[in-house]
Amino acid sequence: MHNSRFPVIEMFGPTIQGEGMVIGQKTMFVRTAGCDYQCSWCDSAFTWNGLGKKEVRMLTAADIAAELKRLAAHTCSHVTISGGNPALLPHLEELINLLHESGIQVALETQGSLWKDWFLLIDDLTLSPKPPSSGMKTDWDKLDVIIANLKAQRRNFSLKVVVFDQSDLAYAASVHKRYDGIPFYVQSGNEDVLEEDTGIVLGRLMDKYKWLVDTVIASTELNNVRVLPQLHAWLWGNKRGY
Ligand SMILES: C[S@@+](CC[C@H](N)C(=O)[O-])C[C@H]1O[C@@H](n2cnc3c(N)ncnc32)[C@H](O)[C@@H]1O
Ligand SMILES: Nc1nc2[nH]cc(C(=O)O)c2c(=O)[nH]1
Ligand code: SF4
Ligand SMILES: [Mg+2]
Repeated sequence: MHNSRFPVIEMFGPTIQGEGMVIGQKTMFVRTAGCDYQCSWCDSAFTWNGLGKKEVRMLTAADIAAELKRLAAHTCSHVTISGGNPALLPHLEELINLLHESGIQVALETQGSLWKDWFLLIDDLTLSPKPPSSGMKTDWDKLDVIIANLKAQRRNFSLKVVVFDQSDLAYAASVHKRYDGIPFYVQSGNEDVLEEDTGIVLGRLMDKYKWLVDTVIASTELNNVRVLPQLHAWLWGNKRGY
C-alpha cells in the first residue's frame, strides 16, 4: 500500500521549532486535521473544531513531499509533523520513509493517547500528555504502553507538559515521577490564543514563563526538568504559518 491520502490542513516553513526537545531547530511543519482530544486552550483548534474544514486537503506522501520541496528547495532538512493528532493516521510511514529517502529528518508532536507502529521511524518524538486545565483525562494504560514501546526500541523521545496553574504543575510532577529518566520538559501555557496583537501576547507570555521558572526553581519534585516557553509565540504571537 503506497498511495494513502492524509488530511493536511496546512504546511509551512522553514521556521524554527518553537517548543520542546529540539527547540530552535530549523524545520518545516506539516499539520494534519482531526484530534481525539478537545483541549480547552488548544492553539490549533481549527484542526478539529470545524473552522478549518475547507482548508483540509487529502494528499499522498508524494504530494506532501513535493509541496515541502516547493516551500523550501535546498533550505531545510527537517520536517515536524503536528496536528491535531497525527497519531490518528494509519500508514504515515509512507511519508516518513519518503522524507528519509531525501535526507530529511522527521519529528512528531502527539499527546500520547494513541500508538502507531510508525512512531518507531520518528527521529524526534514528543509526547505531550495533557494536564487538568485542558479538560482532558490521561489514559495512563495507553501512555504506559507507548512509553514502554519507545524505550524498548531505544527511540529518541521526550515528554512535554504544558502548565497553566498549580494543579497542572502537580500533574507534571506526577508524569515526571511515573516516567523517571525520560527527558522531561515543562512549557508555559498561552492563555489567549485569540489575541491578535503580538506585543500584548508577548508581555503575557513572559509573565507566564517567569512564573513557571520561579515555581519550578522552588519545586522539590521537578528537579531534572527543562523549562521552556513557546518561542515561536514570542516572535509571531498567534499568527498562523510560523
Ligand atoms: C497543537 S498541539 C498538536 C499535537 C498534539 N495534538 C499535542 O497536543 O501534542 C502541539 C503542541 O502545542 C501545545 N499547545 C497547544 N495549545 C497550547 C497553548 N495554548 N499554550 C501552550 N502550548 C499549547 C500542545 O500541548 C502540544 O504540545
Ligand atoms: N514554530 C512553531 N513551533 C511549533 N512547535 C510545535 C508547534 C505545533 O503547533 O505543534 C509549533 C508551531 O506551530 N510553530
Ligand atoms: S491534543 Fe493537541 S491538537 Fe488536540 S486539542 Fe489538545 S492541544 Fe489541540
Ligand atoms: Mg502550535
